[in-house]
Order: sequence, then structure tokens, then C-alpha cells
Amino acid sequence: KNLPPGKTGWPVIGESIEYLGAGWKGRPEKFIFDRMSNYSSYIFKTNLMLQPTVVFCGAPAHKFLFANENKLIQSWWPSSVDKIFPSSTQTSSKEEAIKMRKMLPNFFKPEALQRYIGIMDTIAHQHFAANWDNKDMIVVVYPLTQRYTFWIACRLFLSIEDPKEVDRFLERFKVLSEGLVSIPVDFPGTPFHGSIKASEYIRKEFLMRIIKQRKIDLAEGKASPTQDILSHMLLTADEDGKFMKEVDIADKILGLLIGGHDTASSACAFIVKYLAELPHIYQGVYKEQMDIAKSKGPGELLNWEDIQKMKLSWNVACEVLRLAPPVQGAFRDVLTDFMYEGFYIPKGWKIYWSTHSTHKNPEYFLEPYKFDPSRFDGRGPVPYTFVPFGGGPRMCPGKEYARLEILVFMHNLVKKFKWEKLIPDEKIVVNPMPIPEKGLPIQLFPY
Ligand code: HEM
Repeated sequence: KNLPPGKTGWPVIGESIEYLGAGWKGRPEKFIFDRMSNYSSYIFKTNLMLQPTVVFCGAPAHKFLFANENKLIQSWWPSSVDKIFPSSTQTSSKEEAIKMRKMLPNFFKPEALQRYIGIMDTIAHQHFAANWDNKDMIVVVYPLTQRYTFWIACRLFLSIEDPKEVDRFLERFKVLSEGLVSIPVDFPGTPFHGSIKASEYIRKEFLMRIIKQRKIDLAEGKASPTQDILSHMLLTADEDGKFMKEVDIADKILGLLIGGHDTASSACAFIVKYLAELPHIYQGVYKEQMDIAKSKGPGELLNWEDIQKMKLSWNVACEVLRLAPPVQGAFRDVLTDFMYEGFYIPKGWKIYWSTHSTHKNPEYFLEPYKFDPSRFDGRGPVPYTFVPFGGGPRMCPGKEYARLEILVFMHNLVKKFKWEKLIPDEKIVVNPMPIPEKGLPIQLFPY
């Protein structure tokens, strides 16, 4: 049978090491481009995460995959992810994903999102005052953007208000994320082992304690049914009148935290990096945000209309997501044998789609390494070429929420500071999100 070109690497581990990189700090972009130029610019075979895998590259391939979700293919996560959180939306379990998908529109519908803007803005004020203003005006950005997005999620998902509690939770959470996309060796000391332990603690102890207390508070009228995602999950029954089990709620909330946390933190950190490197882009964003700031009364929070005015800022954020996409790509399981472009794709193999195959492809983006936010003016890039949030039925449900928290972050940041990078050529590592190796230390210059 005519399998796609490519090699499957070492016995058992295949090319996972090349993909994830030594020390789990990989260069997925190089992996994809090397093989696109060695084998074929639209398809090649390999072996990743212990699975024979075909990588689909380019806009037509993305279109094909997104259109065939749940027909020829279905979302699949490496067994490592299934083990770290057994029944949540991030796993391959289709039923759980469907349940989650049905519930999500309530959290991410426009009325709900509009309510979140003021809360995000309040948290941003407190976050910048508590963490960025210091004597030397030197900060390391990535841990701070992690704090910012985690604080927002803790508030909107669980009504955790105390920053110290948020920080304690974040420490455990970081251990979990680090082993999420790793070689699944469950042995003390490996990232995978740490991740399983952290997940058990978060799901079975930390979240369970909050869920039980919330049930009591709701029964006694001390908590509001609409105050956050947790109340909503506890009080919403499915079509058969059944309420979700506590363990499932813990898993779902963890799934949302995983989906939304490191992704948005990485995006915010790269925005800081690019704005430091490109003063003319910073000036444009500064002007746009100051016009909005000047139109507000003292203490007045950002609202939906303000967000709509942040056109250039969002173009800049999109260009950052194109050049440094937080999600490298995702896997699919092949449900039935099929042919693609004359190549045989066997049932049971995995498919991987990669943001890089289009984002930095000169066929779709002229001078792909040039930072040019005007690419997003008007109708923007050609469909299926700009895919930081994926596409089709499994497209990121948190896209609009992410847009809001990123724009609120940019507004509060440029209003307060200019900055310079302290390590001019800081290396970028991918673990599994891209991050500057030393976390992006910067010198701040407050206004
Ligand atoms: C810049 C920020 C973000 C990026 C780049 C991003 C990217 C993605 C991508 C590419 C996928 C699809 C993966 C696939 O094709 O299988 C995805 C799925 C998902 N995202 Fe996001 N995401 C972001 C923020 C968020 C936020 C803020 C949340 C939640 C509040 C979230 C929750 C999820 C969930 C639950 C899924 C799984 C959906 C499913 O499998 O049906 N994401 N995200």
C-alpha cells in the first residue's frame, strides 16, 4: 500500500525525541520543516508518542482534517494525557468531550464574556500593582503572565479571590503541565510521574474540597448560582435530568484550566517580547490604548465597546500567535482506512496537524518571519492558513475568552510601562508551549 513518504525512526520511541527534544525542550517547528523539505510539503509519515503518525501539512490538509472530524478521524490525545486526567475533555473520550462542549456555550456566550471584561480589568489592575511595580523595576515576564491568566481563571471558574491561594494552586498546576506532553515514563523524578501526582492532588483533594464547600454554600444561600463556572456545573442537569458527578466536575474544571492557562500566558509573554523588539509597533498599540484610556472616567473599567476599538492591538496579538503559536498542533485518530492525495492512511494510525506548516510558509504568508500586523486587516489571511485556535468541531472553545484576557493585559501593560529586554537574544524553548528560556527578564520604565 502506498504509505506517505518519511521514516518512523527508532523502534518503539520512533521520532518522539527529535520532536520533543532532549530534556523535553523540543523544536517542533524545525522537526516539521525539515521533513516537509525532505519528503513532501503536504504529507509525511513518522512515529510520535509511540504511535505511527502521518503529519498533514498546509491549508488544504487543514481544511480536509477540520471537515472530517468525527467522520474519518477523531480527536486523540497521547496515552500520557489520558493517564494524567482520566475522564476529562482533554482525553480521547468522545462522550466526555461532547458533555463538555454542550456546557461550554453558557460560559463563553457573548453576555457572559461581556460580564468577564470588568472582572478581568480589575484583576489586571491588582496584578500589575502587586507584581510589576517594584524598586528595581526589573521583572521576569513569563511567571507573571502565568500568574495573571491563572488568577483570572481561578476567579471566573472557582471564585478563588485570595492571591496567596491562587499562587499555591499555581505551583502544583505547573508541575502538572510540565509532564503533560512528555515521554510517558512513570518513574519518580520524570516529568510524567510528577504530572500524575499533581493531577491526583488537584482533582481529588484541592478541587474536591472547593466543590463540597460550594454545595453547602449553595444549599445555605451563601453562594450565587451564577457566580462562576463551578456553580453552573453543580446546578445544571443534562437532558435526562442527571447532575454531573463531583469527580467529573473536578476533571472538567481542570480541563479548562489546562486548555486556557499556559496557552494564554505564552501568548501574553510573546506580546511583551515583540513589543520590546519593535518600538514602532509598540507606539501604535500605545496610542490606540491611550485613546481608550483617555475616554474613560476615573476608576471606570473596560467594557465591550472598548474591546471593539482595540483593532490594531488584536492584529498585533494575532501576528504574535502566528509567529509563536502556543499550541504546536494536535493529534487525531484515524477511524477508517482512507486515501489522501494518493496516499494510503491506515485505520488506527494517528494524524498530526501543525500550526507551523502554514503559519511560517511563504506560500501563504509573504516574508513569513517579518512581523506585520497588517496581514490581519480586512479579510485577513486565506482560510485554514492561520490556525492558532485549530478549526472545525474541535476548534478552541476559549478563543473569545482568550482574546479578552489578552487585550485587557495589553491595555493595562502599555498604559503603565515601556520596557527593554535584558537578554537581547534569549533562546526560545518549547515545553510544550513556546517560552523564552530564562522567562524573559525585562527592565521597566514606568510612565
Ligand atoms: C491564546 C490562547 C489559546 C490558544 C492558542 C488555544 C489553542 C487551542 C487549540 C489549537 C485547540 C484545538 C486542539 C485540537 O485541534 O485538538 C484548543 C482546544 C481547547 N481549548 Fe484552547 N487555546 C487558547 C485558550 C483557551 C482558553 C482561554 C480556554 C478556556 C478557558 C481554552 C480551552 C480549550 C479546551 C477546553 C479545548 C479542547 C476542546 C475540545 O477538545 O473539544 N483554550 N485550544
